Amino acid sequence: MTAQILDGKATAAAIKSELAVRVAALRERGVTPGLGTVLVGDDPGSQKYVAGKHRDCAQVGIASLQRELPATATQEEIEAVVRELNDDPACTGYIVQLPLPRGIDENRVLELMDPDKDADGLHPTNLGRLVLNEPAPLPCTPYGIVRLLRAHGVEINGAEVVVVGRGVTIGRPMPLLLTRRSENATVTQCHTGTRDLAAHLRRADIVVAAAGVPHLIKPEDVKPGAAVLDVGVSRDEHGKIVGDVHPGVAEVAGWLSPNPGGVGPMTRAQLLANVVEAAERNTNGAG
Ligand SMILES: Nc1nc2c(c(=O)[nH]1)N[C@@H](CN(C=O)c1ccc(C(=O)N[C@@H](CCC(=O)O)C(=O)O)cc1)CN2
Repeated sequence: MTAQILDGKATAAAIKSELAVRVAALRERGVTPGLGTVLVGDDPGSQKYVAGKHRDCAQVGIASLQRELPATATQEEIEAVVRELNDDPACTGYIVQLPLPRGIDENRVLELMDPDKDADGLHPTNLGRLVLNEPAPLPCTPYGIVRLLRAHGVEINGAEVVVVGRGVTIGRPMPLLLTRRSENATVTQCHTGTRDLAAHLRRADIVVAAAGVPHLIKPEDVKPGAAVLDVGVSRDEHGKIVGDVHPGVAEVAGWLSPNPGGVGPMTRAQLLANVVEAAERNTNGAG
């Protein structure tokens, strides 16, 4: 078997086309959505992701507000930028690019954000809203994965899903999304404390691999026909992405997300969707 591709690039392009129409409608009503980004330090991966987010903004007509601080920035300096974006009416939504440099209290920074401008859906208030099933911006990578599966007709309802990883951007929120009534999956969360990862993987209809361990998911551990999403981003000595999924999985899986070209573009498209939805919500609320 050769797996079919879960094409994140094409799916994200379709989402962005639809968003461009909605942004044009907002602009006609005098509202220009603006995405802010806070980038601290000079990690080349983070720089690339943030640059991609602003390229996407330009494509759909969203304004960009870029804030950059050096790796030596203090907690107070970062928090000052967060306060500034909270107060800036041109910024309708923003993100703090993670991870922040060592020594910075990431949670304190996230908690300082205005939850109504949180375009990542990672503010504690918005994660709480997700738990309570209240309207909230949805975490970009997890919801991007749901949309990628839906776009390719992969059945989520009733599926056995294994999520590998428990980080704040993907692992933690992913099961919250997949177990909503609208998705209705049964989810097992695996992590470094899991005794027999292979046993869990072998019965999964859908695997979300977000451990950051190169080639962790081996072909012999994947159920034939399963959908496998490779979210891991490790880099080899040339800076090339090495995912969590062994290339041999393509011979066993029914569906496979390429990496790059799978989940990454969907993360970015969902970020724009969150910004547009927030601007629409505010505009409608203002009458
Ligand atoms: N505040 C946040 N920080 C981080 C998040 C997040 O959702 N919010 N997730 C990741 C990184 N990330 C988003 O910022 C991200 C990762 C990958 C891509 C992407 O488009 N990847 C391309 C490949 C790019 C390359 O060649 O390196 C792809 O997969 O095709 C976008 C965003 C951690 N931080």
